[in-house]
Amino acid sequence: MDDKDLGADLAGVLIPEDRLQAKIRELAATVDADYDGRDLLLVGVLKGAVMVMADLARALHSPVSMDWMAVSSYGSGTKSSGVVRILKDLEADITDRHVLIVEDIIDSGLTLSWLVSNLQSRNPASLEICALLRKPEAVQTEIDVRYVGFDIPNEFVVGYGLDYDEKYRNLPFVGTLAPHVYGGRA
Ligand SMILES: O=P(O)(O)OC[C@H]1O[C@H](OP(=O)(O)OP(=O)(O)O)[C@H](O)[C@@H]1O
Ligand code: HPA
Ligand SMILES: [Mg+2]
Repeated sequence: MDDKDLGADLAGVLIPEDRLQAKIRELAATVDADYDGRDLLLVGVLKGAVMVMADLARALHSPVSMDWMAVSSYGSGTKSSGVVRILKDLEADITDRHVLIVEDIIDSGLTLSWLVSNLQSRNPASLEICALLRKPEAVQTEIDVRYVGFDIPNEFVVGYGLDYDEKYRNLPFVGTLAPHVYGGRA
């Protein structure tokens, strides 16, 4: 995306690519140390987590398995509908497995709190969360998150997997969206 497009749609760059990548290497080192060679299943939450999942998995030194779930609560807007739908379920049976959910963002927390209770009911050996971004001012529900990349302000962000109306996911950095793009209804 060139500077002209950037200027049109984004209010600014919140987290540049080099800081994202450095944080992911840091998170991977902690995950490696914590699991210490134990068999680990990474569960990526589509679609937002594709970038963090791909980069985190490659930064890990331990061998891991990867599976995906697709859930959606935002549709095309900037507010959670609060209703989480499974669009695609896991292929793996997670009974007795060590599971690490990999998410791009905790905003209201509604998606993850639903997902945790859903996956917990399948009796994994352990269940933890790694979220690249978290908005402390927006979180509506207490969630025990083991690995967090960045706490960010309560603004709608895009890039590095995060979309607005399915766009901007391919930006290599995290930026804030200019209000004119979504009509200022954040
Ligand atoms: O904490 P919350 O308020 O629940 O918001 C976080 C969730 O919302 C986004 O997903 P979305 O439903 O937009 O699907 P997507 O990943 O396909 O964009 C994001 O990727 C998280 O999964
Ligand atoms: O700030 C956000 N940006 C994009 N998608 C999201 N889903 C929850 N919060 C956000
Ligand atoms: Mg989305």
